[in-house]
Parts: sequence; structure tokens; C-alpha cells
Amino acid sequence: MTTATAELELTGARAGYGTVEVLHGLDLAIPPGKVTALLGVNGAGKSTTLRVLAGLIPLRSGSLTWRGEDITKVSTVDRARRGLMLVPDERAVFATLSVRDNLQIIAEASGHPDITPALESFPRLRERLTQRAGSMSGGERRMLALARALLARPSVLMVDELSLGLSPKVAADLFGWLATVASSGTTVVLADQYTEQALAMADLVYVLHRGERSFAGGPEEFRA
Ligand SMILES: Nc1ncnc2c1ncn2[C@@H]1O[C@H](COP(=O)(O)OP(=O)(O)OP(=O)(O)O)[C@@H](O)[C@H]1O
Repeated sequence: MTTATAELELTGARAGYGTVEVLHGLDLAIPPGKVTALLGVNGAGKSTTLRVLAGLIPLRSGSLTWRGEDITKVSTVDRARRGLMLVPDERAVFATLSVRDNLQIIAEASGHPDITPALESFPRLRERLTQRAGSMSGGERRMLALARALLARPSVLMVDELSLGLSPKVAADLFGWLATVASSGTTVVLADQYTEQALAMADLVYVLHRGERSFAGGPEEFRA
């Protein structure tokens, strides 16, 4: 894939924490309007890769482009303005605020103050509008975090371990919701363990192993 056609292109990415390097020269090309799954065991570097894409940790070397524009040095906030949204985990909500305020803040910041689309996607949130986000179940908080990301009208929605800690039923519902978002043309990047649900919705699969890419291809090729 050339730079011109990739939504995001990471080249020779090295990144880590303190003295530890976690990504050792990773190359990824995320195609627009498709679902890309980053798979790997615990500690492979999936979350670190998403943090690099969102700008939460800097690249030590290498580069990142978004739609051909070099955004290697662009801040997290300015990446969010370009629509790069990371849903890290269930803690990614304001625990002391109500569900309504959690949604309203993001909706207003994105210039589209109507929270109705989020409530239509997740009717359960409508029943809990006045509840403090911190008192909701893990699955409900995950819904809230996803709903907030949706209200920001992402160009790229990055989701870290969607099913972590959720019942199979709730996880299936959330994967179903994500498939709908993807089918509307939003680029989706999903980091997960080797789950069937992630594979089932992926157009492209990258496998990370100890901070390096050990596979790139379609889900059928991966299964084979
Ligand atoms: N904030 C941090 N500070 C120091 N080391 C970290 C930090 N976050 C992750 N690491 C280390 O970086 C390596 C990669 O972690 P990362 O979370 O990216 O892997 P992962 O593939 O997402 O794993 P998991 O599936 O367990 O979330 C691990 O060795 C981890 O201990």
C-alpha cells in the first residue's frame, strides 16, 4: 500500500517506556474504511501501538502519516481534531460525571451538541442518563466510552480489547455495534487477543510478536 492510499501509515516505529523499547521498527498500513485487527498475546505491543497512533506516546524513530500528511510530531489533541479516536478501556470515562454529562461534553466539543445518535446506538445509556458513570457496570462503561467516541465523529476509531472483562453476550453486542460503525465507512483499528469476533470482522490482520510484525494479510490467510 502506498502512503497516498493508507488512512494511517506507520513506518519503522520504535517506541517504549523509560529505558524499555517495546516496538522495534514496526511497519503498518491501515486502509481507509476497513477494519484492521492488531492481534497478539499479552505484552506483544498492541496497546502501545494504539497509543503511538493516538499520540499518547512519542515515536523514538520512524514516522506516521494520516492520509499522506506527516503527523509524527502532531499532538494528541490535534490528532483528535483530525478524527483519530482511541477508546483505551472502560476507565476512559469521567467517573464522577453523569452519563448525560459524559456524552454532552464530547458532543459539544465536537461541534454537534446532539447526543441522540449515541442514545440510539446504545439504548441502555438512555435508561441511565442521570447515573454517575463510575457506578455503572464494566460493560455499560465500555458502551459509554464507545458512544462518546462516536459522538466525536471519528475518521479512525481505535478500540483496545473490546471484549476484555465482558460477558459473551455484551461483547457480541458491542462487536455488532462496531461492525455497523465500520459499515458506515469509518476506519476501525481493533487490538485484541486472538478472538474469533475480532477475526470475523477484520478485513486486514496484523499479528504482533514482541513488538514486531509477524503476519500481515487477510483473515482467511491468517486462519490457513
Ligand atoms: N505504561 C507502561 N510503562 C512501562 N511499560 C509498559 C507500559 N505499558 C505497557 N508496558 C510494557 O510494554 C509491553 C507491551 O505492552 P502492551 O500493553 O503494548 O501489550 P499488549 O499487546 O497490548 O498486551 P495486552 O494484551 O496484555 O494488553 C509489555 O511488556 C508491557 O509490560
